Amino acid sequence: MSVAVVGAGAWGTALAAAMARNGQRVALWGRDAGVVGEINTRRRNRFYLGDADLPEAIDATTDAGTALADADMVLLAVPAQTMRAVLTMMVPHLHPHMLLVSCAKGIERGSGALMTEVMGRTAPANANAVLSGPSFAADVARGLPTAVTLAMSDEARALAACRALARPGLRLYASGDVAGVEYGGALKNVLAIAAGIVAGRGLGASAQAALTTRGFAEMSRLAVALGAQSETLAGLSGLGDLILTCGSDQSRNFAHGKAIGRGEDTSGLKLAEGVATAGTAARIAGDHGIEAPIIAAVAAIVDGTLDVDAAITTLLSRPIKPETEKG
Ligand SMILES: NC(=O)C1=CN([C@@H]2O[C@H](COP(=O)(O)OP(=O)(O)OC[C@H]3O[C@@H](n4cnc5c(N)ncnc54)[C@H](O)[C@@H]3O)[C@@H](O)[C@H]2O)C=CC1
Ligand SMILES: O=C(CO)COP(=O)(O)O
Repeated sequence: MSVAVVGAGAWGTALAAAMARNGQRVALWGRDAGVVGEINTRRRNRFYLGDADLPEAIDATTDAGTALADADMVLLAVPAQTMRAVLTMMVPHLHPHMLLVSCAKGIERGSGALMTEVMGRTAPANANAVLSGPSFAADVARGLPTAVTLAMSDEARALAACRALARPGLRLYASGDVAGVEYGGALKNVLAIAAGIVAGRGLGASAQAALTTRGFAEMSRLAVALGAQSETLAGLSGLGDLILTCGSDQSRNFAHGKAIGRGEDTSGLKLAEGVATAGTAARIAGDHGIEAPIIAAVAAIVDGTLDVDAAITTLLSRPIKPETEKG
């Protein structure tokens, strides 16, 4: 199985490194000639991954045709809001046998589409999958171990894809619950912003644990209403990634929330996918009559229509109700 990676940012480069560490050649497409040149010559991607050493077997290129020429699997690791545009650019170079794997975590603004839906509409001749789970790019790039989930509606095919992509430090579990894996990955980013706000405001470790737990209830409730299985949300792409990102400064979404909580300017910060997903997730929850107060609060805060203290007061003064209530 020949693997190509699209997106030479933190995650795409880390995935290419994981795939190429055994000496297997991996093509990596990036739009920035400087980044591509640095990967090929210095075996580094300093802007995104600092001093992590990258394997010799990565062949980075800015040419989509070259990157995809021999690919059986294409891992798409670009921001969710650019997935449609990037894939549209790739379509002339795709062949029907290629499996497209979204490695992005987000919901498309406006359309509310999941990445697999964007892929299905943009490249309908190709089968697609989603890969998601607790996996900081910096860890994966260094070969530190983790486990993630790969979902396809055809679970037997997902299992075959997992076997093809698994590496000693990267364990993959197969799932047939595409929506569950996608919503887990996308919604945890919004909740990590909320957890970061709690940390930045200095509300304490107890508040952070309470927020994360209620966030998990909220993410599960919404995803299940949208067709996901609750077991999936309790898995790597839901709870697993929520635990990782709601408690670590390494998370850009958490760091973004922390800056908001401290009243700092967020404009120069790295990509935080939850910013773009929050509003759409809140709207989808509203459309389905699902209570999602934390997601709604994050959406309003990042939109600038609610200040942090008012959000905290509102969340803490919600009516008392049974913990396991569904609504
Ligand atoms: N960084 C991480 O630890 C992980 C990230 N992800 C997900 O992977 C996705 C990508 O994230 P990162 O690689 O971390 O982001 P990043 O900001 O490090 O890199 C994004 C890459 O996409 C490229 N890009 C941005 N806009 C583009 C456009 N319009 N056309 C073509 N290329 C474009 C950038 O040049 C850059 O190479 C996100 O959805 C993120 O949630 C998933 C797991 C881990
Ligand atoms: O998704 C991630 C780890 O699994 C990365 O999280 P951040 O995008 O918040 O850095």
